[in-house]
This record gives sequence, structure tokens and C-alpha cells, in this order.
Amino acid sequence: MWVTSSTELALTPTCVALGKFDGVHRGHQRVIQPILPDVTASSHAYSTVVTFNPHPQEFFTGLARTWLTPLDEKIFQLRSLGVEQLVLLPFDKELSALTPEQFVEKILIQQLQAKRISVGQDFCFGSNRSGTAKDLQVLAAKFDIPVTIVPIETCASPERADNSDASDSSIHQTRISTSLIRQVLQNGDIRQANKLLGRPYTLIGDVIKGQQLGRTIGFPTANLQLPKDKFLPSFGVYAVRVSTLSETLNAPEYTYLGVMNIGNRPTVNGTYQSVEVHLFDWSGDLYGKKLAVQLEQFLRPEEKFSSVEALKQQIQQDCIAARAFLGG
Ligand SMILES: Cc1cc2nc3c(=O)[nH]c(=O)nc-3n(C[C@H](O)[C@H](O)[C@H](O)COP(=O)(O)O)c2cc1C
Ligand SMILES: Nc1ncnc2c1ncn2[C@@H]1O[C@H](COP(=O)(O)OP(=O)(O)O)[C@@H](O)[C@H]1O
Repeated sequence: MWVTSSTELALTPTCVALGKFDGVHRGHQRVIQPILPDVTASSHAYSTVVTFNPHPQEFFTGLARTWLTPLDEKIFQLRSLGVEQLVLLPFDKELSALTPEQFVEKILIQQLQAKRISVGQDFCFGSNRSGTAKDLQVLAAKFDIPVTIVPIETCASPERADNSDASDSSIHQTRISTSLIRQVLQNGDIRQANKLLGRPYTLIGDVIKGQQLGRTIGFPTANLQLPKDKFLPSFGVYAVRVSTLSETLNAPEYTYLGVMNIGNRPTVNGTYQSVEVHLFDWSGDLYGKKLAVQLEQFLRPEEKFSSVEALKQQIQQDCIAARAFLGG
């Protein structure tokens, strides 16, 4: 996938999906779907996600925050959907001051040579977010460019998801959103988060050295260094699937099963937050490797045990529970 911050370096012509796309969740996937490469088309236009960097919210508040998909992971997730290009429009005073008309003419038509555009129903653009999806459709129609407006994707709301009566399901539909997914992850409800995402929540990081205690209790753990702006789900123990990543790998296979702990390791008086994974039935050296870890089930909160021996016994139980859940 070609990634650029300059519209001058963008591959053209394009089919454009516009939005912020934090999480690349089910709603985002539906917006992206109409612009994916069409093998039956007579001429090629590059399937292009156009987003803003920094995120407009970060630009206006000046506050750094965490994301479901920090930039590298957004690239990873978009690539696995089949997107060919990511254009990161530098969000600054100049860009934020463009009127909806200027944004369409200058950025989408002149610079990106858009042949087709897709946005979500609640998309807003231009100075003060004054343009709506419908405005975009009208403005683009002047250039004969079709705009797909994708309806808001919903799901059964978390508390009703399993026991709602089918006849009144429309009443309890909730909009799939980045903030809902953050909330569900914070509550440790990984299965609901994964349903909303349309894929497992994933942590991608480099394996770094820890305190070298894991191997002494029979559970070596690969300690992951994650991007600073990655949103973390609630502290505790998870059943996971793991893949090693290489630069060239497009579709990783999550062949390893394991358990992961996110927390401060109070039992061993841990002084910093760590994210560590123990792989089942595997031994070798992972230092320096990049791992992608898919969270499948929350098993329990992190605890302070009275001894390392008690912790070891609990980790043995965690492994049994994770294997049972993952079917390993
Ligand atoms: C499945 C699993 C569950 C864990 N649960 C806890 C826990 O409840 N409390 C805790 O203090 N540490 C917990 N840990 C972290 C251990 O304390 C940690 O793996 C050990 O100290 C080794 O750290 P090291 O990799 O830095 O050597 C857990 C680790 C794993 C792999
Ligand atoms: N089954 C396994 N799961 C995770 N890491 C393993 C496994 N077997 C060997 N390792 C290696 O051991 C290292 C972890 O050992 P550990 O004693 O916990 O040290 P550290 O504190 O540096 O993580 C990992 O980074 C990896 O290189």
C-alpha cells in the first residue's frame, strides 16, 4: 500500500473513502468497501483512503490521546482490507479553513482526481464542519463524480445483545462507534468489542527485554513495546492468538495460541505497566521480533498474589482456561 502525506505524490486517478477511521471497525469497513479495486472495471483508479494527520480533535485541543489504531496499525488494517493507497492530509490551519467547495475542487477533484467517493452518513467536512455528506454529493455531482453515502452501521446494544427479543430488535440498536468500542474494551468485554470491530482487537509491538523472571517460573513471556498512543483494554489476563510479522507480510497467520497479561505485576512489585505474552508449546528467542496479538477472551483481572508460587499456579489455570476457549 502506498502511503503519502502529499497529494502531489498521490497515485491518480483515485476512488476515495473519506474519514478518520480510528479502529477500522465494521462501520468504517462498509464505507471503504465501495472503493475497493473493481476487477471488472475498464480503467483502474487507485482505491484510496483519505484521512487527516494529526487527527482534527488533536489539532484543535492540542492534547495527545490514544487510538484504537495508531498510524502504523491503521496502515496494517487498511492494507489487509485491500486498500491500495493512504493519503494523510496534513491537518493544519490552512486545510481546516477550506470551505466545502474548495475542499472538493482543490483536494478531491484537482489533486486526487477522484472518480468515485464514499463517506459515512454522518460525515462532515470543510471549515467548522459545515459541509454534510449530502453537500458532498451535490458538489461532486457538478463534476459527474458519484458519492456513495453509507448508512450508519448498528448492532444490538451490549446489554441486550444476547437476550433481546427479535421482534423489538430495532429499538435496541446502537450505533457502532470508536467511543463505544473503547468503552466496551475498558469493561473487559472483548467478545463484544470484536463483534463491533468485525475482527479481533489487536496489539502490535516489538519484543523487548523484561525482568527475566518469567523463565524462572516456567512461563517465559515476550514483553511488547506498543506505540505510546495505543489504547489499552482493561488490565488483566486474556486468551490470545499471535503472529510474528515481517515487513513484507500482507496477511499474517495467527498460528500461535497463548495467554497475555496487561498490568503492573503487583506480585513482583512491578514498577511499570507491561504487556506480555506467553506462547503455548513454543520455545525460542523472540527478542527484536514484531508480534501481532489478537485478543479473543478476557479471563480475569490482574491480582496481587501472596507469593510467586501462588501466581505460578494461577497462570497454570489461566493456560488451561485459554486453551479451552481457543480450542487448542
Ligand atoms: C497469564 C499471565 C497472568 C499473569 N497474571 C498476573 C497477576 O495476576 N498478577 C501479577 O502480579 N502478575 C501477573 N503476571 C505477570 C508476572 O508477574 C510476570 O509474567 C512475571 O513477573 C515475569 O515478568 P518478566 O517477563 O518481566 O520476567 C501474569 C503473567 C502471565 C503470563
Ligand atoms: N513460549 C514462549 N513464550 C514467550 N516467550 C518465549 C517463549 N519461549 C521462549 N521465549 C523467549 O523468552 C523471552 C521471555 O523470557 P522471560 O524470562 O520472561 O524474560 P523477559 O523478562 O525479558 O521477558 C521472550 O522474549 C522470548 O524471547
